Amino acid sequence: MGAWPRGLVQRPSQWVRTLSLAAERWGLVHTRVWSGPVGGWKPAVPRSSELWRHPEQCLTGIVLLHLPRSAFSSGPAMERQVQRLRQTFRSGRSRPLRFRLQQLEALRRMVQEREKDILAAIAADLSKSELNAYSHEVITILGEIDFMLGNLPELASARPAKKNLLTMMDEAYVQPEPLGVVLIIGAWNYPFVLTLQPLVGAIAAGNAAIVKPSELSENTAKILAELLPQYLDQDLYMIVNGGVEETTELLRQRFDHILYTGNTAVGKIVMEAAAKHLTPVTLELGGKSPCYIDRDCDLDVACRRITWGKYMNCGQTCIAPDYILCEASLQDQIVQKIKDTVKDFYGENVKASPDYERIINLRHFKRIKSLLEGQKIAFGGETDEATRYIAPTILTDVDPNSKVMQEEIFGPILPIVSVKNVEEAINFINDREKPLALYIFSHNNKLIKRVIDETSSGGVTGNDVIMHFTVNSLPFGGVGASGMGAYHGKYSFDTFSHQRPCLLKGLKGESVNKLRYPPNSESKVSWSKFFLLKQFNKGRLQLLLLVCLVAVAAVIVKKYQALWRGKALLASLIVQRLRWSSKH
Ligand SMILES: NC(=O)c1ccc[n+]([C@@H]2O[C@H](COP(=O)([O-])OP(=O)(O)OC[C@H]3O[C@@H](n4cnc5c(N)ncnc54)[C@H](O)[C@@H]3O)[C@@H](O)[C@H]2O)c1
Ligand SMILES: CC(C)=CCC/C(C)=C/CC/C(C)=C/C=O
Repeated sequence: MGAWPRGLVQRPSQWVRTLSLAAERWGLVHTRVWSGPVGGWKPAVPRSSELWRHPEQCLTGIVLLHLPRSAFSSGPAMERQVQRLRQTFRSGRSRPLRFRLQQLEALRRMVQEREKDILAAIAADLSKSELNAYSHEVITILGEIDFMLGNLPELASARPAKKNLLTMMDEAYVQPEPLGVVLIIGAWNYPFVLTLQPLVGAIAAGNAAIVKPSELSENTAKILAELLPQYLDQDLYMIVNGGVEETTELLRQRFDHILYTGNTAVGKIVMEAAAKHLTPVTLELGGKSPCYIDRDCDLDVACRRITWGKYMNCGQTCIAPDYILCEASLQDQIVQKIKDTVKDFYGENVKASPDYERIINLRHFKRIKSLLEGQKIAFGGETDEATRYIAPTILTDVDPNSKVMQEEIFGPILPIVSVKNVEEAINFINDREKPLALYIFSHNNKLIKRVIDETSSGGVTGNDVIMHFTVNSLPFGGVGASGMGAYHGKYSFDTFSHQRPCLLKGLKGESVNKLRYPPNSESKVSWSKFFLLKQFNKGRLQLLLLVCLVAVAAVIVKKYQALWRGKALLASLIVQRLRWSSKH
């Protein structure tokens, strides 16, 4: 049983099992169950198993292990956990396609069977209705799992590669292979989707994974810690819950890839820690995503879509439109139309709407509230610290140098900054860090394409907001300060895979290989240029032609030789026959 400390209870009664589960829920202990004959214990029995539910019926016995949390977060304990996952990965268990599909199906079963608990946890974390929890998060995960189940055989198969003249007789292909043990650090604002969507990719690509949900969305973190071990292979996929201390300890370990979602400051800490092991990273960060509204536009539609994307999840969406850029003459109309839409969406009393969420914690509440200081509030602005409510708010005539324009808002405040025209909007965007998303509203498609061509951002949606996130054939990720790497669908699979180039040669053909063996010579270099760069000089071309002619001649000769041989045989038979006839 290795180095595990024990709090041994053989065949625990119902109340011991209930108490230990409660203690684990409260974060006091971690519980592990071992079963099997003495001397041959098997670790990790899923909670859903008969053994856990009815240990009295189990002939082999059962042991409960209660470990203090620190037993999991201390350096050596964390190292042991990573080691345990690595060992299973090395055994090859996660590689077969059938195993990956089975784990993805188990994950889907978990989401379907435990939907109520999952929705309740998300709803509690973000003061969100369960309906919104379903459409913002659960639906995306189910869609991603379905995509992987449908496409995994193709994604995981080897792709033939183009060959050159020197390798035309060989086999060349790209074989995606899993990276190993990966670390996924999720964010709190969409705590289910931003934690599990990367996990779907990691499993699909055949990796082992440690998942660290955000401690700020503690209910979702707890339900994930309870459910994942019941459905997934515990020796390959593991949840670590905790805060800065646990994340710091995790980051000291060696991983084969880290995918982190969250703020830029922590993103830098993650990258620095990863660099020590040369671990590649995908950083899903944030930034101020601009939204340009052109004069030639249906403002009713634009404002309805912007209102939806800005105020959903109380503005705590990494790809929410952060601010609006438009000509000064549009400002008042935009304010009025967004005001009207807020009323349509959330009613007269936004506070009472089941569709309007709250700010995650007091620190973020105070930070967002402070952004209102000194601003012209054209709409909203009400706040309530006790419930961490901040009303849908619009700021007008905003100075580009003000605080609200210096940091990502990540809350329900929408500043409008006026620009003279599209050139000025483009310059405004290019003068700042590359954003995670960019939105352009216009009837004029050429203008939309021009803004895309002359700026850079993680992703773009024209004439809408957020929606590029929902298309899993598009890579989702940032660029520059908004992050690096991407995921979703095929891109998740690729992110968690190594594209391994394979060239399989035979042991014949040494005459051609002589070209690359020492001693080198002008002639060999010239032949190499011919084979690899297809550089033909006149003499070589003539020679090639000659070789081709000789080859063609050889084929013809071979063919006719057979014919001639046949004819000769016939002739000799006739001669023999004639001789025989003349004799008799
Ligand atoms: N690109 C995306 O998909 C995406 C998604 C969600 C959020 N975001 C971005 O995340 C930001 C807000 O969310 P947030 O949760 O990062 O902010 P936050 O500051 O509220 O969260 C802090 C998190 O960082 C961790 N942390 C703090 N100090 C740490 C340290 N020294 N070492 C390790 N971990 C440490 C904490 O444990 C906690 O989980 C926004 O910029 C948003 O755009 C991006
Ligand atoms: C289109 C619907 C119904 C939902 C979109 C879900 C959504 C807003 C996801 C955002 C996830 C994300 C990248 C958050 C970043 O913070």
